[in-house]
Amino acid sequence: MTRNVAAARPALRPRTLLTALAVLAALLLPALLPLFQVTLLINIVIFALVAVGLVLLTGILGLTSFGQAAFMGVGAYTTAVLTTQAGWSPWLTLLAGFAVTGVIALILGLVTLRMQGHYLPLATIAWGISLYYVFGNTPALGGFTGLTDIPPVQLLGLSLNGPRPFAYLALAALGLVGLGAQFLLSSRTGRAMRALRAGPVVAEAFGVNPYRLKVQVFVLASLMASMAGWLYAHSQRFVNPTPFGLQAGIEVLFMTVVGGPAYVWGALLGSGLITALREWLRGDLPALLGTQGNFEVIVFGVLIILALQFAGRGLWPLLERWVPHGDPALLPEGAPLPTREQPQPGQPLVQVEHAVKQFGGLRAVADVSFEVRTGEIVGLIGPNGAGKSTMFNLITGVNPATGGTVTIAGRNVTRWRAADIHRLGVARTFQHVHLLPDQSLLVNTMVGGYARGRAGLIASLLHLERAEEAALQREALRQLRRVGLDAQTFNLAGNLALGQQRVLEIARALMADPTLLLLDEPAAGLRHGEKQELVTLLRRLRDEGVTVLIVEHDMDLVMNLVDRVVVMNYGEKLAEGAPHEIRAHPAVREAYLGVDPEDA
Ligand SMILES: Nc1ncnc2c1ncn2[C@@H]1O[C@H](COP(=O)(O)OP(=O)(O)OP(=O)(O)O)[C@@H](O)[C@H]1O
Repeated sequence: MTRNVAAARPALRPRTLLTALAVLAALLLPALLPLFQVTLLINIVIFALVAVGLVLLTGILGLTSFGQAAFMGVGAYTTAVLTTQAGWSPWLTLLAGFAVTGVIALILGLVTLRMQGHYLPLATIAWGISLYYVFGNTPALGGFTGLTDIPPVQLLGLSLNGPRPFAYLALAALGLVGLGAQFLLSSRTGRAMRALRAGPVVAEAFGVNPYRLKVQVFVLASLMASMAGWLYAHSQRFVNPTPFGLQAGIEVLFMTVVGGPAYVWGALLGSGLITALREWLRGDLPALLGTQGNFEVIVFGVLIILALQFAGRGLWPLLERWVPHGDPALLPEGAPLPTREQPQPGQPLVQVEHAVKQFGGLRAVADVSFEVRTGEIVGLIGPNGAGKSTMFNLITGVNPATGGTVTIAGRNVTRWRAADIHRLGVARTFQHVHLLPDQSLLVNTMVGGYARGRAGLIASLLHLERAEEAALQREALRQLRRVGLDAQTFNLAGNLALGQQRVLEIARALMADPTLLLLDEPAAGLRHGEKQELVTLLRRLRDEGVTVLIVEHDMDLVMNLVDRVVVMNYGEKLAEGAPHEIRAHPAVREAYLGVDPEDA
């Protein structure tokens, strides 16, 4: 359904009402539930805190960790040791726990987060097991028996030594952490996290440093687990290694997956279901079966397989379906984003000199040289496999050249990272569309403005980046209007036709305020009228000073649009010149199998 931005209404009422009900439940439940259930509630909340970290790490960023319970253990043991053996206040040991966990996570993250594929989960298993045995084999930590007599937390002169007052502390912690996580996900950093999940190439193309972001989120998730460990230690008043072992790490991952790995409050749902179910099965299954044993583990296994089979995105989205939702409210308009000064027309902007790209024995680009001057639209054409996309990757830093040089705006960028090249004003679209299909057009467009923002992880968590966010929103709306997609601002990108998704990629690239725009087959999948609109847009961009390098198979469109054409074939430059020269070029005709390019 198409909706209009002008009709965007303020925050939806049903959600506000549900939030109020959740707060009311949090206020009433600890006072009204029987004591046993209040204890259960505390455990649910504690594991939900760990699971929120996993939502960020696994659900959003795509990094699977089996080791979060170990970080919980670091927080728990830090407070246990410092309160019982050094007499520190629990509030101080909470910070100490953050410091110790943060340092351990930073070191582990720096070492392991460069790993790809299944190596990372394996590494998390390794440290999950290691830390468990560190806890169990260190005499100062009480060995496998653990440490007892951990003092209760004091708050405003009150001792929170019963489950009821402690439940309020745990709920308040979860409320704050959950809110922070939601703020983060709706921020510049959150969009970068989602983009990274969609593919590091996209994230880097818009200025994100993937490794740094991964380490930051990893440490953040470990701090959430550390806070959970602190709460655990002061609610149980003793610690031993069992709750922080590999099995606990796997269980928290189950909670996250069952609740909905990409949903902050799915963490609470997953923790609630699994913790409550475990208690119930532990109590009633042996009685039902008439024999003792850990039967709940078997039932869990079956339930998780069923949940994955029938609710792949977890249970939270199934609940959300029942909540009516409208368009999100836009932030109040503020100061616009500063814009880049475009270089003088006619100056050399891109200089490719003797570029070579070798993939094993294949020369995808073989000694190609050409130039793009500011204010030009240059077409890069050639048959399939000619090396056009590879050339784009050399210019944008996705793949470094094997030989030769690439100079942009006078800087030799041959060995630069994609994120740094982007900051020179280079933005691109992709041959295979890389969008966030479950996010709105607005959010997708805003991904392109990453390098125009400054707010980091902490400002995002605390919601201190609203002025910048408002400016990014307005700019994204402007770009959506520019490409003619503004009527669908709040629709999901995944619902667009493929041709329109390509246009959305152009809006995302324009969001970066580029000097050089690289378009990889932008007209593929567009209807005739839409192609005309694309040509009009690109001409307008050129008039505004944007330089365009376009790879396109639609010869009519290319020949009518561009100022110059570079033709590639088998990795080599076959010809270069004005469209009419290229049309008449014999080698080009031959490369296109004897067909006149105009008819190709
Ligand atoms: N990462 C890679 N590893 C190995 N070979 C690659 C890689 N990327 C591209 N190639 C190869 O390099 C050659 C040029 O590919 P490229 O995608 O650049 O061509 P293209 O001109 O963009 O083709 P198309 O129009 O079909 O997209 C092809 O033979 C391709 O298989």
